[in-house]
Amino acid sequence: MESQNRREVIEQVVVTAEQMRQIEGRIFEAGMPVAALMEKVAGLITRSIQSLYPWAEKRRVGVLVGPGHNGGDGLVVARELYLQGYEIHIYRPLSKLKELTDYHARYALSLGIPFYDEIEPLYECDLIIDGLFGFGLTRSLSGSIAEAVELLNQWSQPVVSIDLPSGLHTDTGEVLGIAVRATRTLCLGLWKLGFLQDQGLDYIGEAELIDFGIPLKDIWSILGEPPDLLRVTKTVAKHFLPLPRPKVTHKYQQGNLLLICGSKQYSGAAILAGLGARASGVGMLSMAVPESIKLLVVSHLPEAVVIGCPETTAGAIAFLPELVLEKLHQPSGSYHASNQTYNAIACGPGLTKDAKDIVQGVLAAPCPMVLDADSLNILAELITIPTLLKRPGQTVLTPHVGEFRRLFPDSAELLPDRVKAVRKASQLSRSVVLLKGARSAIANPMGSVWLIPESTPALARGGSGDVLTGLVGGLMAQPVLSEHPLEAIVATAAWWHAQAGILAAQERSELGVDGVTLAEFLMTVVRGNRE
Ligand SMILES: NC(=O)C1=CN([C@@H]2O[C@H](COP(=O)(O)OP(=O)(O)OC[C@H]3O[C@@H](n4cnc5c(N)ncnc54)[C@H](O)[C@@H]3O)[C@@H](O)[C@H]2O)[C@@H](O)CC1
Ligand SMILES: [K+]
Repeated sequence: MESQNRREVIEQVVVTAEQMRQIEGRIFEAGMPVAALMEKVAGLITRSIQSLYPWAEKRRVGVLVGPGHNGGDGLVVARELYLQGYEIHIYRPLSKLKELTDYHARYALSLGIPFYDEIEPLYECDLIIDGLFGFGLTRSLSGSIAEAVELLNQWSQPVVSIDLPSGLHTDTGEVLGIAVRATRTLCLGLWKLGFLQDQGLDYIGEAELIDFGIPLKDIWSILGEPPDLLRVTKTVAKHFLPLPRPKVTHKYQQGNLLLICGSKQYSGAAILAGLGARASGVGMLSMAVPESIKLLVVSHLPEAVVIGCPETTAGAIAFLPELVLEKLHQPSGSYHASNQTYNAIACGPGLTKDAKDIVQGVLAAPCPMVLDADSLNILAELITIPTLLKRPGQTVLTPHVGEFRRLFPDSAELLPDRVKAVRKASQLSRSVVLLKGARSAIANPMGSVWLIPESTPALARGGSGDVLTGLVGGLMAQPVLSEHPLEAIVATAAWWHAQAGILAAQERSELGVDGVTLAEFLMTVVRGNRE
């Protein structure tokens, strides 16, 4: 990590409020004056705000000032804008301020900037800057401050929050009573964990990191190296993509994936999972589907070896043919030039709950396996944790929150803190768990959590998950899995999938990202990453 450029490294770091406090403590202890750091940071915030709102003439700006250093930042920004000719109005609800904040308040008053203890006078402002609370918020907003925030949230001008929208819990993104609904949030120094939790996203708005030069050694000394939280950026994901391929290779050396999927009722799920697997570039794609949908699947995926299986009267797979079972129970792991074994299995999309025996049988196979959709519901019925602890190979689960609750009722008690919940589920089940959501989180049993920092609501749509299952399975089957940890491969698939959704939504709107389109855009993502 040290050799990479600083900005890339900083973008991968995620901290809790307590960790940020400790990092800040080291910097101050080493001699950096607190006031100097506040000046530096607030200068960067001022510049960022001016480039975000490049008005021709100077306008009216309202600044919300809390009692701590978040308020101090707000006051320095207010002073700088005032000195540049902006009309400034300050809402300061609490008169007892931290010492440094108090100095800045006195100076701002001496300049003639008006202070109010009610928010109403800021109504006419063209922009609001929120410096009420940052990572020092310890309890819910209440009383007149809560009322002021409620009023502010009804106004229509843009709101820029400093560090965090005031009222949001730094680590969980939970709204403590009420929170400022920001248009943008300028996160200071390092990404706070709350930015990567679903529940705070509506309040954060557009998020931007202001790097103010925290030395890497201070970060590593508090977080450890590697840290147990990682923000999956493009640089991280690119590192784990199976590109470039070796010049001399063979289809079976690029992995053989078995996809067990589909039913007469849900044939589309099988096709979408197949399209996701296709995009992974896996050397060989084998698909076990009910006999009655075999031709349909072949017509969409002519390159796949589609194995028609005997089916139940309802059209689910009844059992897997002998030739599949034989290969399934061969030890996996080596990539040789034959088709004697599968390198990974992806099981679930469109199976229906009738496929219980199939899932139970497949769980005994030694190769790495991703379970999704119906196989997760079946797994929950089999009692998740003891069943998974018996598995002879590595397992990946890709639940959304509803499936997660059924699979891991104990861990789900930690929700809506998704990071804590997924970490516990992974540790208990000794499986890699990908908890899907607006900010998907991937945990490994050692306690590391990888977070996908961007996505799009366009992916909240039937079929998206099937594409992901195929993509995860397709990457797991390839030799990258012998070079990198499983969670890295899964996180890369999740990042890739989210990026495809973002690109597709940019081109076709958030309404235009159906599963087939999404699978097509997977290639656009890696094409852009070629270099
Ligand atoms: N970490 C860093 O290196 C830097 C931090 N800075 C700023 O400092 C902030 C953190 O400052 P602080 O630790 O002073 O914390 P905050 O400014 O977030 O607020 C803490 C203050 O609010 C009070 N408080 C907490 N919850 C309250 C509630 N519900 N109602 C009323 N009062 C409440 C606390 O008693 C304390 O006085 C950051 O968010 C950032 O804006 C920057 O100034 C410079 C660099
Ligand atoms: K704030």
